[in-house]
Amino acid sequence: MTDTLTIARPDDWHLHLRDGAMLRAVLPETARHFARAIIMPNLVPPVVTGAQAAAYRDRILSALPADANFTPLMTLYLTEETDADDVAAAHESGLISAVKLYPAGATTNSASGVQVFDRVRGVFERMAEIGLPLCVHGEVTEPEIDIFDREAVFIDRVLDPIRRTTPGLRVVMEHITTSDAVEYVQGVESGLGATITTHHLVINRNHILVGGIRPHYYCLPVAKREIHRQALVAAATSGDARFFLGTDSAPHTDDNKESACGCAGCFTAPNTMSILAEVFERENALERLEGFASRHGPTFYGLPANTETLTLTRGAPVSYPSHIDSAEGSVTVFDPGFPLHWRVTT
Ligand SMILES: NC(=O)N[C@@H](CC(=O)O)C(=O)O
Ligand SMILES: [Zn+2]
Ligand SMILES: [Zn+2]
Repeated sequence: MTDTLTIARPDDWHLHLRDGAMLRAVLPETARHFARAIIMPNLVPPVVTGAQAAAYRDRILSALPADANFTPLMTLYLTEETDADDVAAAHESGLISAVKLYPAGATTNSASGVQVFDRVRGVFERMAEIGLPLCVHGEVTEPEIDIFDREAVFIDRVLDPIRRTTPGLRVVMEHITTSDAVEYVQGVESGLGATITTHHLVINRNHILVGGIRPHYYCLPVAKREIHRQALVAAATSGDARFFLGTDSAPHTDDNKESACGCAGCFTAPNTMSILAEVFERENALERLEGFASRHGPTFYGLPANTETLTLTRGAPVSYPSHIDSAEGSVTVFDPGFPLHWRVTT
């Protein structure tokens, strides 16, 4: 059996770093293994303008450990007031790598998101012209739509119409959770990709609800039935370049998770690479982990893959911390529920 695996250093194409004390606590966990990450802009207040993205990038860079080798790839949070010229200037200067669409009310800190998609059509058209990707939280928010159906309904009612009215717009469907999304992406030749999280490759909705409610498995989009998890594993391990890693590592303090109204988000930055190796090994697809974690994302974003490498070694089960501490409170690390044998060694 293979017991070492060396891959190009991975990138995380969907990451929440937060700000202040939480940023300082979680950033080293990502910078340890990942060379670059697409930084989600859903701060309070959100990162809406180029000037705000520049200031946030500076805060991230100053929170980096001295020996870190990590580049944050910034995004802007799309609102109905977003100025297409500001977006284009931020792209032109190399400051931003994408714009993020949150349907208003869909997820954590999405209140300033978009309500009427037609109002941002001008920004989409400009993005299509300049080749700037749109990252999408793909869930509808209508109260009558069942939460387990919100991704599939979003594809039909929102995503497909946006792509048809703005041909040439490059789109990443973030953190997909359904076979519907897998099939939709597979049906599009180019210009559409999808990120898949670590946790959605591991949990289905039973993990959240059976035997007691498990707030640390609650995230959005919520995990679906087992058949959907299997479709995600098949897509991630298939070698299809349209699918790539976006961990959606989303730290919340334990107080905010273990609550009568707990926040959505799984914190997977510390053990993601060990979990992924385990998942890919089970599928006899270890040789495809590099594509998923290190090559397909750069290809979609038009960037070179990293030249540095990361080595994983198989051995006795790895221990990793169950929590990390921040000045805001402790944050629980995602527990995959099975032992992890792959350790990042260099
Ligand atoms: N995924 C989550 O459950 N939470 C994310 C927001 C998001 O990515 O939707 C967060 O910011 O906490
Ligand atoms: Zn999201
Ligand atoms: Zn996210």
